[in-house]
Amino acid sequence: MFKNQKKKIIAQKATPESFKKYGFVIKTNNIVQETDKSVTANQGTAIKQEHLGVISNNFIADQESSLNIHIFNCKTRELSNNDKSFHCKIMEKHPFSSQVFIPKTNKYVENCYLVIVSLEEETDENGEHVVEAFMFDSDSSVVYKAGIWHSPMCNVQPSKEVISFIVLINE
Ligand SMILES: NC(=O)N[C@@H](O)C(=O)O
Repeated sequence: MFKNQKKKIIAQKATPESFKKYGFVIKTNNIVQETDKSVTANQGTAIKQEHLGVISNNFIADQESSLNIHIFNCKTRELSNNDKSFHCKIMEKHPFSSQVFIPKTNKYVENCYLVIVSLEEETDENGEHVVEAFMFDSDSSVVYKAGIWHSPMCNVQPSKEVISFIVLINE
């Protein structure tokens, strides 16, 4: 899988539509205005945005698993000086669970972290696996569907500050 693929990939902006075959993009600061179609909660004191994503648990019945909460404090990744590219050397996947990364930064950062993904079965005309790259802002969380190949999290924010991600995964 991914042997010696040297293709340079231009990252695209992550949106729920552009990312949907790999998982979900959940923007966490778009405080919606109340409309007649809003779903309210908490005795009308909250507007609920429903079903923005799913955390699937594909462990078989006799495999004990739990939905665990971790924090990944991600340091920034080295980017090449000339074209600010990132050399992805590792891809991983979680066959039995979605994985959610919810970033916490001190302020809004555009193009904050890089997500590199691939479907197990998608190859191009040369038989190479199709790999796509997505740029996420700091107000967006990423949900990887179970079985999606992805690079370990890439914090690429210019300030080089660590980003703490709350991570949810069944394991
Ligand atoms: N995605 C990422 O950064 N790492 C996780 O997949 C992990 O479980 O290490």
